[in-house]
Amino acid sequence: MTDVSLQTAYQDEPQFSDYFALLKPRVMTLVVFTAFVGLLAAPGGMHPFVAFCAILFIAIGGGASGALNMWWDADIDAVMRRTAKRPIPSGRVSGDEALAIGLALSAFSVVFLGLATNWVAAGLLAFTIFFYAVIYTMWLKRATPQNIVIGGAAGAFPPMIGWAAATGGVSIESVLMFALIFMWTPPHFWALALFMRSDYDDAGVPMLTVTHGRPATRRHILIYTVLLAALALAMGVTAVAGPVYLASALILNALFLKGAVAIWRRDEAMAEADNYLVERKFFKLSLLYLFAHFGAILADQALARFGLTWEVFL
Ligand code: HEM
Ligand SMILES: CC(C)=CCC/C(C)=C/CC/C(C)=C/COP(=O)(O)OP(=O)(O)O
Repeated sequence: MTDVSLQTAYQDEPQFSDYFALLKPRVMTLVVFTAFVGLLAAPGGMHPFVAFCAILFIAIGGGASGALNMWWDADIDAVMRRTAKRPIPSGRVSGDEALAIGLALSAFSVVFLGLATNWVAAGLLAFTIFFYAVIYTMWLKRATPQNIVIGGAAGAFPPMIGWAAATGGVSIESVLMFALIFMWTPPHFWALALFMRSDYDDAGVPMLTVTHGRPATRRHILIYTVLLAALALAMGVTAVAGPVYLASALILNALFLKGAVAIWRRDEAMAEADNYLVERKFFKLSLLYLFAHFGAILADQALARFGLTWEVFL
């Protein structure tokens, strides 16, 4: 064996980090955080250890759904620049291994969440995994440009799972948190689809940029951002929110709307001239946007424990 082939053989050996990457850990940070907020915002106390276990099992379930997504999507991941180095297309982990890991962790996370908390939460987790892996990944993603609008529901369930883990049920507050993520997902993703340029064309995935073109995608980002801002601000006067939420929502939605208008006003020539700077910034802002809205809900819950609800300030 030459030095080069030795090096290649070494590089092809799967590392722990390859198996970890199957769980889409970076995306799951926000999923886990929103589940955590759902759990903490729910009424009634929960033993901190049980709460910790619930979040851990939700994180494992989310990761499992990521592994199932990577197993099914290995063919298109291999074609797209952004995803070509993932563990399966790069040959470091086999599809069969990813499938086995995804199925085993799915079953483990659902059963243990049920045992640690209740079966409503476990049922919601199972449904979310099913929705992401089967409804979104296996069906919608390759079938319709509405893939992420409908499929976005999968990513919106985690706060409802957290809430159900704490209460055993569903409520208007947890449905509002679901709605916030649901409306946020299209602008979050379409901004990325704009600056990923030809990736989805190459892979033949019917994203809005491919089927309806970039100007239509820019318009859609603006429309969804307006709807999202209306919802986010309306939530400011409900039981889930308080003064911190209201103040942050005003600032964040103004910034997000400004970004969406800027995207809508641009054409491809302008975007290419600055390498999609505005679209990239908007995508980054989308992550801060969701993180900060849920962080604000958490802050208001903490204040409410001291009797400081937003009515006190009026
Ligand atoms: C169908 C719905 C969604 C689609 C199609 C989508 C798509 C994407 C894509 C393609 C990326 C780039 C990821 C990468 O290359 O690793 C990304 C990044 C990200 N997404 Fe989403 N997303 C969706 C929903 C969500 C949801 C619901 C959350 C969390 C609540 C989320 C959180 C994130 C985060 C935190 C990142 C940044 C990861 C990093 O730092 O690299 N996404 N999203
Ligand atoms: C608790 C639980 C089960 C949570 C699941 C959360 C969930 C559905 C998150 C979706 C986030 C996501 C990365 C979508 C990516 O779309 P894609 O898969 O098309 O992106 P890709 O091109 O990067 O693979």
